[in-house]
Amino acid sequence: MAGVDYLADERNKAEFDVDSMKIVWAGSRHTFEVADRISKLVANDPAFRKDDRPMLPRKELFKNTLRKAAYAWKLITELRLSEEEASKLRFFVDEPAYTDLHWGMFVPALKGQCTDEQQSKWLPLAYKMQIIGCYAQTELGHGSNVQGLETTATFDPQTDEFVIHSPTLTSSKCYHTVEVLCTWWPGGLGKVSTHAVVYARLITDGKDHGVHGFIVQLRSMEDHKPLPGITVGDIGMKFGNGAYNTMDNGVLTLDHVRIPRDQMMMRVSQVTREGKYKQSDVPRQLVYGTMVYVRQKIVADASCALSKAVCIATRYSAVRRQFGSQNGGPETQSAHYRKSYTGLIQVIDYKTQQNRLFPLLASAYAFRFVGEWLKWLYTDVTQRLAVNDFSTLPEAHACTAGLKSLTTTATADGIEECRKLCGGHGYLCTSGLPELFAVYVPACTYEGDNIVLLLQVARFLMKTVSQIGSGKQPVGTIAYMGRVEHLLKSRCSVQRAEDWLNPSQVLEAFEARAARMSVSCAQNLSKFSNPEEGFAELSADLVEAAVAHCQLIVVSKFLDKLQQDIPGKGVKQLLQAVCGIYYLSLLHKHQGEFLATSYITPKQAALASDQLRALYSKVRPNAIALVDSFNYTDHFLGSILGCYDGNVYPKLYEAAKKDPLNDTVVPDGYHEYLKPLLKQQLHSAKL
Ligand SMILES: CC/C=C\C/C=C\C/C=C\C/C=C\C/C=C\C/C=C/C(=O)SCCNC(=O)CCNC(=O)[C@H](O)C(C)(C)COP(=O)(O)OP(=O)(O)OC[C@H]1O[C@@H](n2cnc3c(N)ncnc32)[C@H](O)[C@@H]1OP(=O)(O)O
Ligand SMILES: Cc1cc2nc3c(=O)[nH]c(=O)nc-3n(C[C@H](O)[C@H](O)[C@H](O)COP(=O)(O)OP(=O)(O)OC[C@H]3O[C@@H](n4cnc5c(N)ncnc54)[C@H](O)[C@@H]3O)c2cc1C
Repeated sequence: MAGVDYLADERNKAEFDVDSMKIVWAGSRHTFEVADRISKLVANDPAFRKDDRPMLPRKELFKNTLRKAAYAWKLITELRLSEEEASKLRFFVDEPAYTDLHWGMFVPALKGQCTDEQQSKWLPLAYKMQIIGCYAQTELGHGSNVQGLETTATFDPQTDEFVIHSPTLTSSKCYHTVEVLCTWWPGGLGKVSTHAVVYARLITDGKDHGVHGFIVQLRSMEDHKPLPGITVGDIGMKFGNGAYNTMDNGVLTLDHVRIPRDQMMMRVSQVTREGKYKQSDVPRQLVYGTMVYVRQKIVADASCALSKAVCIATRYSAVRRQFGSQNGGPETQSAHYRKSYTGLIQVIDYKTQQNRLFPLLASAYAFRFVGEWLKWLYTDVTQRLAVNDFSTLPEAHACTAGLKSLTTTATADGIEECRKLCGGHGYLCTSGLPELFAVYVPACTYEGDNIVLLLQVARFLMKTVSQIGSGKQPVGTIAYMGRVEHLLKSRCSVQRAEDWLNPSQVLEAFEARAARMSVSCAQNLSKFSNPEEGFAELSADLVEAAVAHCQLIVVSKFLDKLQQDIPGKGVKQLLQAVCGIYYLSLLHKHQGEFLATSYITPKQAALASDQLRALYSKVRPNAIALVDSFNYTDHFLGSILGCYDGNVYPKLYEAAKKDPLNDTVVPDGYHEYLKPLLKQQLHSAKL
């Protein structure tokens, strides 16, 4: 039945122009065209096959990743791809690799933390991949607490060098009697990187200046062996088959390793030839700049991972049929379910399925738009920093930290929900969902544990509340705090379900909830004589206030997007419905907070649920077209359940036949382990 599109009927139902939506999703016609061309290039090249990944032993898996990365680089250079095209190519190859850390963290760290002179030395080497780098910050004992890092970089004025040392201590202070203080986790470190940006405490003349970044060569450029004083290796298998095990997360100890003074990254602060420590006129927090950059990238990436899972679950929900009647006989479910030609109900028509799936579909779009906005915010703060305007740095930190936390938590949970939405078949590796989850879930931890990051947002919120009335007007994402008096008093004016489609009404509801939760936390905090003690005691409430603030940002950026000119038949109308699903499903999920802060009444909450159901019905005929708008190839999706033509069952059957376990009819091990067992039972049962 090759060539039949089993989802054609669904595609014909679409009430909007899919090609226009594809451009909205991509961000621009240019971005769409690049992504479309590069994704097809990757999909059509058998060298990028990835369906065997869950079955490969680690060593083979890793070697395969090295092969793909080298081949990708060959294509990039031979085809003279631009930076944008090259980064799209790596994205569509869709396999975590050392290159993610080289391009995603090492190069940005060089750009952000090095002086112009240092950049002119290191960047050309990194751009040509003549050196490969990673970002080595986390230690075995310290991840979240960056200030607590224990690796030291001690300046030796005799030789004009830093001595980098990660001590192995015998300590009686801590729970363990022996504490090994080494770097632990960096991707690309274990087996590949020739260089690392290592974070260490800077010591000059016996004085500790806190954590700074240093460029350290790890391996010989001749034979790839670790340089003297360096012990390095992989930290071992991680969660899931295939998944993130293509990455060589590493362990590193540095035993009095010497590097030249000019390998301290000196944009933020410098050490002179005489060993004098000098701080530039920029905030110390810029040492953390690479994390701000990557968190912003991770937010954009969340929409990719979630949209992938949602595309799989939506297509499969339209293909999968359960209950109803096959031959026009008695029905097992009520008559209002739409029936297909077979008389069976598509599971996507169950309201419970829609109630689980459509908010995730809406979140994928919401994260796409907030990711676009965050990229703008990051570019803006970078331009300001270049002219010594540091005023928006705290907001940029709070937004990147908070949105990274919000979007990765929702995406990881959403992928798992999509797996369940696909029933039993979702549990098969060929659904693509187990591996997607296993690859994605560490995003809740890396680049800052999601709770730790929300606590940073909470600090920012509490600082803002404490400044209300001081004359300092809150701006940007926190501007609503400037209207806090109104927001504390106001009441929701919704009277009919459709009133929940009014953007200013919705915005005020989310602002009032966020403002009231923050103010309530601040009031409770003020009861403590020691603010830090109060912060620790109230941290669970503070995290909830931070989530409310971050959700407000996502909702407001989606609403802002809808204010723009969006061309294409029906595109804007559909996006309005999708946006409505996003905020009303949040309102429903967090109803308790909206009610407890007394902004809305139970009746208004019920009207919100009515409107939400109405929007599900509006989106239902457009669901397949909405996921087609992501423009994902079958290669990128890596899922039989999500394949474009919906021809799921024969493909599942064929894939099962190809499983190595089915290479022989009688399994290996039969003669050793099954036959004797069966024989013995045969004797005892006298059969
Ligand atoms: C498969 C990959 C898939 C997707 C990725 C897609 C795209 C990404 C592209 C490339 C990346 C490639 C792959 C990514 C995969 C994995 C890589 C993982 C890498 C890592 O994990 S690197 C290690 C990251 N570590 C952390 O994030 C540690 C978390 N901890 C911290 O950030 C800080 O220590 C903390 C907790 C924020 C602050 O601690 P503390 O309370 O002790 O405060 P400080 O004294 O340190 O700070 C005080 C002051 O500074 C402000 N501040 C803190 N951080 C920042 C910052 N980053 N920027 C600006 N300002 C900051 C803080 O608010 C305080 O301000 P105040 O004094 O209150 O005004
Ligand atoms: C796949 C992967 C890739 C990584 N890649 C890199 C890399 O390339 N380079 C690198 O340097 N690092 C890397 N990391 C390390 C990563 O950045 C850290 O694991 C992360 O920052 C979390 O720190 P932690 O492991 O110390 O967690 P911990 O801080 O030990 O967290 C443990 C628990 O304690 C809680 N907790 C901690 N502090 C607080 C607090 N103050 N208040 C309340 N609760 C708290 C957390 O919420 C969590 O539940 C990677 C990690 C993973 C999983």
